[in-house]
Amino acid sequence: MQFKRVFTIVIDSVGIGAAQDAATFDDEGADTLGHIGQAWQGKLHLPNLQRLGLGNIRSMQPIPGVVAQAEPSGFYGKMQEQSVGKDSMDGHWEMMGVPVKEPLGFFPNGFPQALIDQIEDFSGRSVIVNKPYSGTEVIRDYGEEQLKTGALIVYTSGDSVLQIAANTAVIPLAELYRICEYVRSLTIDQPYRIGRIIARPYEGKQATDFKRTSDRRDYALPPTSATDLDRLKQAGYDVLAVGKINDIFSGQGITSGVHTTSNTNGMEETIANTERDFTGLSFTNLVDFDAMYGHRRDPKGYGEALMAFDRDLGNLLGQLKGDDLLMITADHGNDPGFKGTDHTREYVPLLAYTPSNEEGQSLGTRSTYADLGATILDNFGVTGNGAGQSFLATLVKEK
Ligand SMILES: O=P(O)(O)O[C@H]1O[C@H](CO)[C@@H](O)[C@H]1O
Ligand SMILES: [Mn+2]
Ligand SMILES: [Mn+2]
Repeated sequence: MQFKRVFTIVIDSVGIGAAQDAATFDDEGADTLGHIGQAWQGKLHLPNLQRLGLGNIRSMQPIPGVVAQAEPSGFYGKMQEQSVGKDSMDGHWEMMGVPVKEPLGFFPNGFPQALIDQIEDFSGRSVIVNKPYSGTEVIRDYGEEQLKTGALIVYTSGDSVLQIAANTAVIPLAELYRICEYVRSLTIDQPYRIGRIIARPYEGKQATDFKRTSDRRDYALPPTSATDLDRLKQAGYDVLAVGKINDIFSGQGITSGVHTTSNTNGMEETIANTERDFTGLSFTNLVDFDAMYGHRRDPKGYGEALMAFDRDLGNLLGQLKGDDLLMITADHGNDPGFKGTDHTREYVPLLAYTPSNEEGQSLGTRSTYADLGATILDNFGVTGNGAGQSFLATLVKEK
């Protein structure tokens, strides 16, 4: 074992430029970090990410404001996605050795009436909307109707998701979760095979003040085969989940999990894990980048959130020990400067840092996110499924 503890942070949706296959997704020209840098006109200030080598990842089109370092203290590169989709589940499962090869159910014209009927029968409530919509706009447009009638707002997006928005004043949280669990049970297999059922609770008395709460829950499909998390857990290592990681893996392969209320809270929980004596993986997802700024196409807010993360990262870096390894990456893009409101098919950044080797170098372009999980397994001497290639040897200083 080289590292006793591996901290992996997924900065949800922070892509680093259109992937090779972006055209297949109609995402040519998408560039989450680049367009945020442009919107901030060179004032995107990310000193810690920059020190680790964020500005070294691509030389052709620098991210405005982020400077390449002559001697970065971290290892840097980018990863390409192999999964057929560009949702969170595709990205996270692939990182842990299970790229999604079978396309998930996608319902751009709304869900079939037979499914809607089952939801109505089970809940005793009617279903409204049933089409692709932005989650903040759908509650603004239909929230007052929901307050009056108690109907369920069911909507989707460019991803394989069925989302249910519910004002907790008329549909209590426990009931919303129960309905989502029921819908999850109905949609695992074909003809549905929906990636995630997402509970979207919100509060407020009128269209102008409806606000979503942090009680969102994602009910993902159970992983189709053992993931690297399962392998780590089986080998007796700790797998500590922070944020929606537990939901994305349906709790499988996780030894303890905590939900979070924000990016800041996610970083607090991650820093709290540095105080724990564990051997294995601490795995964090920071979803605000995606949910609050990417889908909302808000480059200003996205940049602010990145700078706040960078400050929290400074605190985390100060806590790391010589036998700790930190890896930062993303699960897909969500370019706030791009058309539409959906995820974008992009490369994701890969940064790795250990206080025991501050002479960072390039990790190149990894051909699959699975290289990340393969590296973690390699570190702990656990055999994987061959989906990825470990880059552990590059991180370890020759003695
Ligand atoms: O518009 P909101 O409700 O934030 O939903 C977004 O969040 C989902 C999950 O990331 C995406 O598929 C997209 O629909
Ligand atoms: Mn995501
Ligand atoms: Mn999203």
